[in-house]
Amino acid sequence: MPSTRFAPPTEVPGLAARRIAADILDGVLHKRRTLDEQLEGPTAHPGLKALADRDRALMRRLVATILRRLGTLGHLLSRLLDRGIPTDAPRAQSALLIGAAQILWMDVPDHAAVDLAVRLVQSDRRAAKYAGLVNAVLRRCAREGQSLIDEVRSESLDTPSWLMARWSGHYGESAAKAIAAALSHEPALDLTVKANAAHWATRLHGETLPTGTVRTSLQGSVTMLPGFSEGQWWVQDAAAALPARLFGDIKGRRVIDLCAAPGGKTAQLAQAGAEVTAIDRSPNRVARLRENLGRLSLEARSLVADAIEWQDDAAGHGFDGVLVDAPCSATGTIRRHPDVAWLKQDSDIAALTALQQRLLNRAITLLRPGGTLVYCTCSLEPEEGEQVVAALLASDTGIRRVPVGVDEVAGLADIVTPAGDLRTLPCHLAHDDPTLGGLDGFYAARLTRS
Ligand SMILES: C[S@@+](CC[C@H](N)C(=O)[O-])C[C@H]1O[C@@H](n2cnc3c(N)ncnc32)[C@H](O)[C@@H]1O
Repeated sequence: MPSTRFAPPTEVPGLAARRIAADILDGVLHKRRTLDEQLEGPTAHPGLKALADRDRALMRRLVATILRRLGTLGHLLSRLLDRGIPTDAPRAQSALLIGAAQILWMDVPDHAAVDLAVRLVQSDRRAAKYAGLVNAVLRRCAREGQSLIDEVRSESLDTPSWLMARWSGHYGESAAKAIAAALSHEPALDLTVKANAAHWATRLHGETLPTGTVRTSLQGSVTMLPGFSEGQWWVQDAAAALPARLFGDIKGRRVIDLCAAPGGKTAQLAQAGAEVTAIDRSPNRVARLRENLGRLSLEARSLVADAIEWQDDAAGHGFDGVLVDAPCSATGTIRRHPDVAWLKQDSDIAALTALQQRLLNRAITLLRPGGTLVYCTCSLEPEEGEQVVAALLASDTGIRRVPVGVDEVAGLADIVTPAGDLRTLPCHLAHDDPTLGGLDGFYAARLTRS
């Protein structure tokens, strides 16, 4: 009989979620892998399948909280560790971050947060020697952590300085601080509903925003929420829902969505009754678009293609509407994707601008005279938005801006620029409860061709 002494111990509840959180955190911080690629699709962490929905939601929240408060956590740990964070054992670093984030901001008892962090380092060959240190530092964090972080200005610590400098330059110092403050909260869940927003707001314990989006603070897996499997709504930030509305009444019109996947805006166009062609160059993402449209019982012709090179008979006559939701630095989505703040760098922006210009130039060639073109990005950087459109308007006299009226965006005057473009900031749509306020940062311009 084998000795039971050598049987693997049953894992302590909650440890798997912390271990996966540590792996994913290491993926972002040391391997430059995005949260999305580690959480979804074929490259997702293999351990996720075995996690219960509740543990998966906790793990996702834990990683997001750490990335949101990374600067503050770094400052705090440097105050609590005489010799700094151990550099020879990445798992010791992630265990400290995971323990401290739970103690400070999550609904986890301090003793459980400390115990699980200690177990995390004990199970790693290189980090095991730091078990005593992790235990002592986290116990001290439970006693003194809050007062140590009260001494610092968290929002500037938690936003990389190159982004703070950009936002101060573009929007002014106080707006930059308000943006950074808005990024420190887990945002609410925003849904675009096919119909009957008031009904879904009630069923999902949320509210209907002036723009029609249903906003709820319900947490956990969206697939379990009422209306998901019936295809009555899709997840879409309230700001992301605005650009497709700028086409106005498009029932029966031919519209092409050039950067379509995973299909949030394609779904809006199809739901509005347009005859939609949806193109994206990523096969995996087009597969998701098809899955999403299928669940929603909406129809669009979808294609995997590079929009710049795509040729088709349908293109010859020109489309009534062209949407370019261009790939971008995504700095407007840091509320929902806090890894973006640490993965992107200043030099990425210039590289993306060239692609955005090419996509916009291509889009113009697909537009029939008098048709409507909407160009948008989820970036806060004017180089990817206002400046791309300004360059086009300066170089092509046949293109004209059709200014967005405040009445088209539910009277939200703050989000329309003097030139008549849409510009949302994470600090817009403020709410008494900060977790129910805010918008992703989006830019959109509406153009036409004579
Ligand atoms: C911001 S995302 C689009 C989000 C989408 N419109 C939605 O609302 O769900 C940008 C998309 O552009 C795609 N893309 C990038 N370059 C492209 C190109 N040259 N042709 C077609 N698609 C492209 C990417 O694969 C990515 O899916």
